[in-house]
Amino acid sequence: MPVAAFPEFPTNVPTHPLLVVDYQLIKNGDEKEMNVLWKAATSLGFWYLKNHGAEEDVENMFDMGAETMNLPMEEKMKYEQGDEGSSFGYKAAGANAVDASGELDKIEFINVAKDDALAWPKQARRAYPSTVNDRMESTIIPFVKKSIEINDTIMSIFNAKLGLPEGTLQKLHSLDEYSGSEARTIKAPKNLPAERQALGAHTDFGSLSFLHNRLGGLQVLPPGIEEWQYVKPIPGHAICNVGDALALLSGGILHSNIHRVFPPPGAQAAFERWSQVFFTRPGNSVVLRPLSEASNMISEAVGKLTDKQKEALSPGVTSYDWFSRRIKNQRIKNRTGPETWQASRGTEQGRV
Ligand SMILES: O=C(O)CCC(=O)C(=O)O
Ligand SMILES: [Fe+2]
Repeated sequence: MPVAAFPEFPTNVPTHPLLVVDYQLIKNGDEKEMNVLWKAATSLGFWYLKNHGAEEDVENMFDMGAETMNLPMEEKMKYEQGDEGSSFGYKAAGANAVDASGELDKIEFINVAKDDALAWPKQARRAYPSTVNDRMESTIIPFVKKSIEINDTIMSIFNAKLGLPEGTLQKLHSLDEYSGSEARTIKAPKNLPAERQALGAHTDFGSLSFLHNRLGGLQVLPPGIEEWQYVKPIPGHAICNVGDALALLSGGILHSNIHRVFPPPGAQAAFERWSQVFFTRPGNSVVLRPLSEASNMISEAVGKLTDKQKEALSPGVTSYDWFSRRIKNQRIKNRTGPETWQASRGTEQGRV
């Protein structure tokens, strides 16, 4: 895709600075850099990641996304994710609620399961449009593999910092088990009403998200702050964040923060907004609760919590059930009232 000359991110909107982590340094075990990562993951739960080497793969994914979104709607709808809580496939704009009132979302996306990318040319979870199949080898598999490698590196650092026996988190995210891990390519149309959410406030469902933005629009509500703030896209810097599964497994030490997407601010609003994500999620059978028996740090952290907080961190359901419940109850077709939005919530702790 030719890189359009986008207008600058405006200077007159509130932004939240993120810590910057150098992937090459953490990969090589640089103590200081691993401490920066740990600080980010245990405070806001978001950080920039530079030197990750996935830029070209991301550009190719945007091309795949454009080819897919340009298909006739009738063709895309053959691959729609459905209302049963499965995430893989196509999601049309307006299929999800963005809040308790049932206002509709404005984005369309295509989700490709890591299980399908890794099983290719066999089908593991579902079928996809021809534009996905045609780019599986050249584009999707390389992006998925690189993202897995990056998230695995980050996960092994968390494993050590949490004092877990070696390989504990990696085993819970084994490639051998089917999971909700997926690549997502998102398109928001240009010139959306500035005051309307494109994607509703949420915490991510899984463990780690590896996100790439060209235009602004992503906002976070940092702990202890009551004002939503933009995360400014920086060229070559991915935006990474912790999701609910790692927050639960770590007894709340790792933080899964609420975020949402608005149309790009200022002059950027006149452009389509594309984002590319890879979500790493635990194996379907993994039960979500703090790994207290495996780590003193986690058991001590849990020991300091109130009973209510403890209960919230131990839903005791599998990753599969957690994930399907959240997706299913966002779907507008399943909405009966504000309670459906409530039923879609994760670790947001009542902030939205
Ligand atoms: O488009 C973005 O910047 C964020 C997307 C996101 O939060 C999500 O898909 O979970
Ligand atoms: Fe998200």
